[in-house]
Amino acid sequence: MDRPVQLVDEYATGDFFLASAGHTILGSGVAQEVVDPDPARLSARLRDLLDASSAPVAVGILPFDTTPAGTVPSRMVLPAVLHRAGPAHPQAAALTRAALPSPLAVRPVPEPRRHVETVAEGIRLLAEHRLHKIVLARALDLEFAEPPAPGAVLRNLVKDHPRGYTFAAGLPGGATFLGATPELLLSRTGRNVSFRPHAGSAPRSDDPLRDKENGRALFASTKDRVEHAVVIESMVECLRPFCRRLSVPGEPEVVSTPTIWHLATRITGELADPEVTALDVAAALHPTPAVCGSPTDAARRLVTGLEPFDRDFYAGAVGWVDANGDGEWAVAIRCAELAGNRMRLYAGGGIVADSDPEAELAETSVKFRTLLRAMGVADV
Ligand SMILES: C=C(O[C@H]1C=CC=C(C(=O)O)[C@@H]1O)C(=O)O
Repeated sequence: MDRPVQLVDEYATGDFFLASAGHTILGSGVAQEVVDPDPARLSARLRDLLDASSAPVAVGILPFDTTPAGTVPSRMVLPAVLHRAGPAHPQAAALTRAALPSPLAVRPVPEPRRHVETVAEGIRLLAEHRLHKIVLARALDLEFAEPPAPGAVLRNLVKDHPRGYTFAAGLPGGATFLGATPELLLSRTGRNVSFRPHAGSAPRSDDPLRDKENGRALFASTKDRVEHAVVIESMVECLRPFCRRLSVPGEPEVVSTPTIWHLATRITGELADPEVTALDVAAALHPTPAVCGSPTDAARRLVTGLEPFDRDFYAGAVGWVDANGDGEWAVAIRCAELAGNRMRLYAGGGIVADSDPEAELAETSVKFRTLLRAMGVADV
């Protein structure tokens, strides 16, 4: 086993990296690549490939939109060289912080006022189309004089996020998709599956009393509890056919990252069919209403129509599956695409009937902090 923090040092642009509370994975080079717009078919193809080869693990990413209308396909690779280690934390706290260039320009997409109007329009359309929830996102485009090194951004993300899922994935054309998400889509070990959807948010505060109060108020917020319940109900409905046992706590817990509080629920289950792989379940669950809305297809159509950009891999999923079908998949949020001297950051929020458009704008600003802090940039 490699020393987990050493894998942060060994990461090179184009590699796949995922650090979680249980594992650190670094996949370098491409022995084989499987690209498919349909993640269920991708999963079947990978199963055959892993059966036929000596490669232990396939790693990769699913985009937000996995329908035929999607802009980018799901992409998995069997790495030429694979390193696996235990959790990167707590040693990651001792990593030295990497210096990164300051952006020359920061441009919100759309303008913040326009995002507020879009959210208001989303609330109106929810009622008109009888939807429970949609998730609307905005972006921040950063431009630099010289290209920031993906490895340096990754290092700072790993250092700052001891409990989350920190990732980087090379994209065709040389760009890097990277981030630090708190949200587990699913993990599978044998028949045991575990999920930890997040929905409902409040900012952290430097003032300890106010910080605690923000977490308490989040737990008591009817709007956030509704937003969360929509996710749990939809996921449970999707998971029932897969599981011979499913355990769902009656109420969420309040969890935190360094910048934000969330409502989260730990769902556990036992697969009815041991042949069903982690990627099979990820393909069935994705996109959950935590990143898309409910009902899924109608929400996806609204989101795609309202947002002024393609999400590509934002709000997709990032993870791995091995030859036994085990794996770990995280929801690809608190993330950015870095291409040369340009970087696009993404942040979204769940919209329900009671949402306040101004508060939704503020929530996305808080969510940008994960990447902004890694870049050494103050709030914008
Ligand atoms: C869609 C995002 O967050 C999701 C995950 C947790 C809380 C969320 C919320 O409270 O709206 C979102 O559902 C994002 O960070 O871009």
